[in-house]
Amino acid sequence: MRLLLTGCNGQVGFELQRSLAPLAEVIAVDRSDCDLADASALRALIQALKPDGIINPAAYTAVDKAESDAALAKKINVDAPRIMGEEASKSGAFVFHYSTDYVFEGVGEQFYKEADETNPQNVYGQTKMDGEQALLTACAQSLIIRTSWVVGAHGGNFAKTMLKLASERETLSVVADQFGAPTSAALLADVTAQLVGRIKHQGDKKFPYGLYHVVAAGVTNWHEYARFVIEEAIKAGRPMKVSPEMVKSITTSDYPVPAKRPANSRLDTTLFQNTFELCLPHWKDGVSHVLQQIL
Ligand SMILES: NC(=O)C1=CN([C@@H]2O[C@H](COP(=O)(O)OP(=O)(O)OC[C@H]3O[C@@H](n4cnc5c(N)ncnc54)[C@H](OP(=O)(O)O)[C@@H]3O)[C@@H](O)[C@H]2O)C=CC1
Ligand SMILES: Cc1cn([C@H]2C[C@H](O)[C@@H](COP(=O)(O)OP(=O)(O)O[C@H]3O[C@@H](C)C(=O)[C@@H](O)[C@H]3O)O2)c(=O)[nH]c1=O
Repeated sequence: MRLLLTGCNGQVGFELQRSLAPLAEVIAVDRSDCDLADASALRALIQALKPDGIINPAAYTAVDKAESDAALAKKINVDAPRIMGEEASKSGAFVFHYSTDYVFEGVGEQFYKEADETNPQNVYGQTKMDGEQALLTACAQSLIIRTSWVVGAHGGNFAKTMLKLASERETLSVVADQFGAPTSAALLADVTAQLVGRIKHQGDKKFPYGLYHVVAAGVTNWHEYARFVIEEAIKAGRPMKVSPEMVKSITTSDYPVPAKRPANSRLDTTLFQNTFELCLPHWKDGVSHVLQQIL
């Protein structure tokens, strides 16, 4: 099996290089190999490589920057997955793609199911929602993993930002009214490899393609998450100026940023767990593992 892997230096892409290696010949590309904003270069790459599958963790993920850079975010988050789907359909290949909790409005306290109405509140979320639709329309053999709050040892994320700020500053304030589940890049990569393995060994004719929520178990908020990260760092002997108790709990309105974030990012993973008979670990397990690697 030959796979084209995009975004190989991102959080999820980096872990996918590890998890997919035993299964397939993986042609891993980053921005220097193919700029996903260049539609014809992307088509040419897929046509030249003729992969059996395309795994696309590459995305425009700078949530605030996207507010003033919508055209580029659209090219990468909407047009690129559509092109991948179109090219894959022509050759009978499959596409794995990743999306976000930010497709939802995020009101209430319910766990969102896959079929629930989307209503993104920012440009990034809008482009990711449009990208889901574009890919599902273009390619019947596509699988989309909707996830949240990704954390990995390789690449940038909230946990790393907290480690940096808590070691440099005297005070730290973090919002406590946005709820979700930190999900490790390694978990997403391992889940992806499990599913690709099933396609490889059982064939893809009966494979249940579609859109699934995949997040770690449990729910937290950014404030509690920040405190957990700092607590683990102190346990590992890392000097921190801000202790967990010192992290101030604030509300969304106390932390003005260009892009509005959803208050409720709880995703229901029942469909994924029942369809694939796989269990998802608690978010603290994944975050602890990432922190062990970083620290
Ligand atoms: N991060 C998160 O918290 C969440 C992420 N997701 C989704 O999961 C997926 C993986 O996210 P994650 O690994 O965290 O993302 P990262 O931001 O860590 O990585 C994204 C990758 O995409 C690449 N990329 C961006 N623009 C281009 C371009 N024009 N051409 C080629 N490559 C490009 C980046 O390359 P470069 O390094 O050169 O910029 C980077 O390697 C994405 O689809 C994202 O939307 C979903 C929920 C939460
Ligand atoms: C750095 C910082 C952030 N915050 C708040 C801002 C925001 O509401 C929340 C998270 O901040 P960030 O900007 O790091 O996270 P953000 O980039 O919004 O993270 C999102 O990324 C995209 C790609 C996704 O798909 C989402 O699932 C989600 O992970 O924490 C504070 O309250 N204090 C701080 O010091």
